[in-house]
Amino acid sequence: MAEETGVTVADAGLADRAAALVDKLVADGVASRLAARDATLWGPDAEAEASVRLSWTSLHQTSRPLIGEIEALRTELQGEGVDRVVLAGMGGSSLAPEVITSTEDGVALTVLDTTDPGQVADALAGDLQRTVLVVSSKSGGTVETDSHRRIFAKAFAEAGVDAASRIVVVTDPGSPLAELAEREGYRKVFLADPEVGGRYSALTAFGLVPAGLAGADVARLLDQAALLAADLSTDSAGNPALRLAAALGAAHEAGAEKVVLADTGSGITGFGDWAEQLIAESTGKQGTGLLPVVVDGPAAAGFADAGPDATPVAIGPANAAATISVTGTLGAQILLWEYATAIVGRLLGIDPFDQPDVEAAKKAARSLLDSPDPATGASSPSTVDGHVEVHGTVGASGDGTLADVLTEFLDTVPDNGYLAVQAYLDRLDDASAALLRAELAKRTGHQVTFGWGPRFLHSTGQYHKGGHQNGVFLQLTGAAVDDLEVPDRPYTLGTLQLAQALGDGQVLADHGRPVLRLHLTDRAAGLAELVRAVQQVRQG
Ligand SMILES: O=P(O)(O)OC[C@H]1O[C@](O)(CO)[C@@H](O)[C@@H]1O
Repeated sequence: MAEETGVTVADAGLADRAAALVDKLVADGVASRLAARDATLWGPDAEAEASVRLSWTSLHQTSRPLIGEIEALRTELQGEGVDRVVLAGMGGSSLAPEVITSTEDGVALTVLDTTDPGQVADALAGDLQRTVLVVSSKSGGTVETDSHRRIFAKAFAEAGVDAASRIVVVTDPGSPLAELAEREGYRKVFLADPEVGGRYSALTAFGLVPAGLAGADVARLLDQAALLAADLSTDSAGNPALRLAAALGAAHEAGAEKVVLADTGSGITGFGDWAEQLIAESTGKQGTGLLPVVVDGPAAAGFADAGPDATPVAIGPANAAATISVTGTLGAQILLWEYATAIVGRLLGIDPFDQPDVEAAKKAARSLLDSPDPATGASSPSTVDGHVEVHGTVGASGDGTLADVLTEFLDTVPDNGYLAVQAYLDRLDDASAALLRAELAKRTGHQVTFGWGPRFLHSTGQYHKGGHQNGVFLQLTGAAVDDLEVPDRPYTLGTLQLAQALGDGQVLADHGRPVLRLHLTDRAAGLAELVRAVQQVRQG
């Protein structure tokens, strides 16, 4: 793993413009003020929120006491033969533990950040006698996480396992989940620091508890962050957070509003997925922001051939195709990107700690679920080609073969706009859907992001509604073969999943964005047909 933390800007013009911005940030004392939790850095409108969102700058110190508590619980559970950890959590409550555990050899964590019935059923099919479920939710009210808790509690009971002894909760003090855990007598409740927002919570109990219970070395993670903390809080031109923020801000000023992230050998697995939420939810609002586009590597479409609307950024050693590269250990990269993103917020003139447009999609899904027949939100298909139903809303007539429909739809992507593929599918069993990203980027020449629904709703979802309004949205939904009841709720997981897709599609359409939904009546066959149709798309 690249140990040395550094930010390199390869483009001389960008480096010059960034250096001027760094000088200004140094003169304004931004780094030291941020470390000292100065809530005035983002202007009067953001001050109230910022005043209760800045504790993350000192987590490398304040989270230390957690280490012993996590270790004690892990030892206790192992003594009882419980060594399989399943995490229910969305966005900031799951992305950090996923990258932390994936990066460490031999550490397994099953992450549930989906409403796909098949994916949840697969997690349930593991050995429940050896399973502990960590339920993580800052607000304590996230519908996906609550559904997982209900489903697992029932399954534990049916397997003859005392559910309360196998549920560990991470939440904020006073949340409805904290109260419920107390009423139900759950195994342990870790109360997180409420003055840290979800996407800045990697080094709080939200990142450390699930990762540590699964066996990751979370003390080392804090050490890695601690090694860099002093540099990040220093008002100096060498501060890597100031350099990264300034480079991203200068690139944005020049029209590069997308940040294409590729791993170039950082030794970290899946950092882009974590950074994606941090960048998109923090900056994508008020019609501005940075859109993170996570790609498979520096050879992927959209990276080396990025146009003037995008900056290719290497996570790891410098690469000929990268304009910016960022090196460092996982703990260092986490703290560095948190500082840099908060500072980009200042450069863009927005509040990096709120997510004003996320609620709209949740509300639309809720109102569909409350209707007598949630599926009524689904239109009838305008056409059916093989195992793919076409549901066009805005921007495409939805007529002809699948390839015709796609050709017409992809033509709606504006110059310097982007396409977002949003797959409300099983990210393990339907993993091949992710291949569509590169194929579509190659054929259209546009930046293409790929997100699993509903997971992306807690990440890039904010940007799509609040950021630069030049996105075009391709939703994929699929038949739920074996649906799962959500205990004591009037909906199944499959209904919830569809309501989330329809609700978000409606909100995007209300923003005037083109949305096309393709429903796979047979997932495997439909995906294969879709790939073939994409290959037949006529290039404009
Ligand atoms: O931890 P919670 O409250 O369940 O929220 C999960 C995620 O949902 C969001 O609030 C967005 O919907 C994120 O900011 C957050 O990380």
